[in-house]
Amino acid sequence: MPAAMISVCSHGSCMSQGSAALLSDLEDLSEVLPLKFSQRGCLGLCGQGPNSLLENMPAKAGKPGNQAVNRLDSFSKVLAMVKKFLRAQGAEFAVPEEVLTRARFKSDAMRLLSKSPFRPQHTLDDMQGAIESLSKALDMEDRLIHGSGAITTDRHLSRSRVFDLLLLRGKAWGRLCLAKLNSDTDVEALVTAALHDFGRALLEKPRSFEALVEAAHIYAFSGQTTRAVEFYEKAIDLMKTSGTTHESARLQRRVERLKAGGSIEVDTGDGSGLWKVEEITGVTADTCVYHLRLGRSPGNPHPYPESAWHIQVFLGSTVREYTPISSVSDWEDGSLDLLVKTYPDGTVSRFFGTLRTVQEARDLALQNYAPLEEQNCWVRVSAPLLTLQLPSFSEGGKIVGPVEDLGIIAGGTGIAPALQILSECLPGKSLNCRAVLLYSSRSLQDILMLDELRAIQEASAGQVRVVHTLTAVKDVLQRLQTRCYFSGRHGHFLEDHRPDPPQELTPRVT
Ligand SMILES: Cc1cc2nc3c(=O)[nH]c(=O)nc-3n(C[C@H](O)[C@H](O)[C@H](O)COP(=O)(O)OP(=O)(O)OC[C@H]3O[C@@H](n4cnc5c(N)ncnc54)[C@H](O)[C@@H]3O)c2cc1C
Repeated sequence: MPAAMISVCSHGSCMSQGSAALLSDLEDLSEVLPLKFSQRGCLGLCGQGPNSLLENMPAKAGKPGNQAVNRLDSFSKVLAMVKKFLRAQGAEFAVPEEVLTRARFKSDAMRLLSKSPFRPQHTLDDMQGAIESLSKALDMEDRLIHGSGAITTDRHLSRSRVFDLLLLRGKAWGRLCLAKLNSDTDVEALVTAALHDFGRALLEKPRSFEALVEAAHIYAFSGQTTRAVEFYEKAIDLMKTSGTTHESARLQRRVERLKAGGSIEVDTGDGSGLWKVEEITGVTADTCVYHLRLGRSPGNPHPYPESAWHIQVFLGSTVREYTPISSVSDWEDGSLDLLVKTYPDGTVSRFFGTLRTVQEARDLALQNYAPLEEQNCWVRVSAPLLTLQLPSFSEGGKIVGPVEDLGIIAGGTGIAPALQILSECLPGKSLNCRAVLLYSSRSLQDILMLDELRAIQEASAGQVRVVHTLTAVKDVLQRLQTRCYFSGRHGHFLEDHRPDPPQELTPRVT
């Protein structure tokens, strides 16, 4: 029969909720108790973590079974779980008080350090609590190393614990100085304290790239670029020899940026480069407007002020086109709004779904030390590109306009180019013509940019008409009630809503 044991979820969500502290408790308790534990993958209870599974627990009748235990977010809950585990096996929970205190000092601090999300005042309190706990833990370890404690520990193990505790306390000092970065407080003393702990940790383990990287973060945040680069480069060398290539490539990019002077906001003049996500507005379940901003206006004027235009978005070597729903003058002011539908299996649109606003990213930067430049709040776009020449259409290189009547058929996010063109149909704008838009959506909830369409209609003095169809609304009465008379049969639209034919030209439907 397989032995009973405690397996701890070490997956992303549980890790961020404190499963490292839970593992630390089990490790400390297993020194004096008959505990078997291991790490495991996701238990499917994300959001209720840290989670663990008591595996092969003896049952009074029947087969041994597994029992999930969740929300193990405090030392006392871990003790309760351990007692339950031991009781089921007829074992006794007998732990010297000093072992409990030693375990608690460390894991309490780890729990405070893993708390998210970052909020300055909470962080100040949490980090002060963590530093207090870790200082007591370090004093205790010192006593144990010098043989004046009740616990007899392996001297080597205790030195390794000193390293862990110093690393944790250095991180807590670091967090504290990040939390105070925007206040008037002098952070210099906090920077010194953090660097002192990382320095001591490196004396314990000179080849620890984790300690080197943590120290480098603090140097970088406190503006000591040369020292930061030196520490990052040492860490990168050590990572390369240990095969941690992914992380070393990320740090290498950071080093290059530090050497280049910092910011990644590039104004190439034509608006191509990285734009930051200022805001994200949800429109439907799978579609959002991403409000992008450039630090300042692009140097050049917009190349296609009177035409339909789009930009390309680059994700690695993948390129996709998007039509801004914001105007040419917005672009010239350094502002670009993209309406993007996320396909769960789409390459670029799924990347949009993972974006953060710059404010969220700033909070994250304070929480995870990675500077804003490395947060997921940037979109690399091209300069504007021509989609369609306005105000006249050309055929075989010959201009066949001006346009008098325009029919547009759009579905889903295809409303983006339709909006651009319709806004040019308004009196006084470049097209200034009659226009009818057939806009096909699945259901009422899926109609995008309804307010904007209504605003255009209102401003057009009858020149622009918008007709909606709902393809997933089957019930005729409901369709009538919602004033949608077509069910995806666009032929009807062409018959009933064909724009009035111009005097001399063949009507053109795009
Ligand atoms: C001029 C222009 C303007 C545009 N404007 C917008 C806009 O404003 N807003 C907007 O949301 N989109 C717009 N698009 C569409 C946009 O460029 C992308 O095509 C869209 O976001 C999907 O890209 P993706 O990388 O997420 O998906 P992709 O990875 O390209 O996949 C899209 C879908 O196709 C499927 N697929 C991919 N490859 C295959 C294959 N080999 N066989 C079968 N199925 C496959 C995927 O599973 C997925 O469902 C525009 C396109 C153009 C050309």
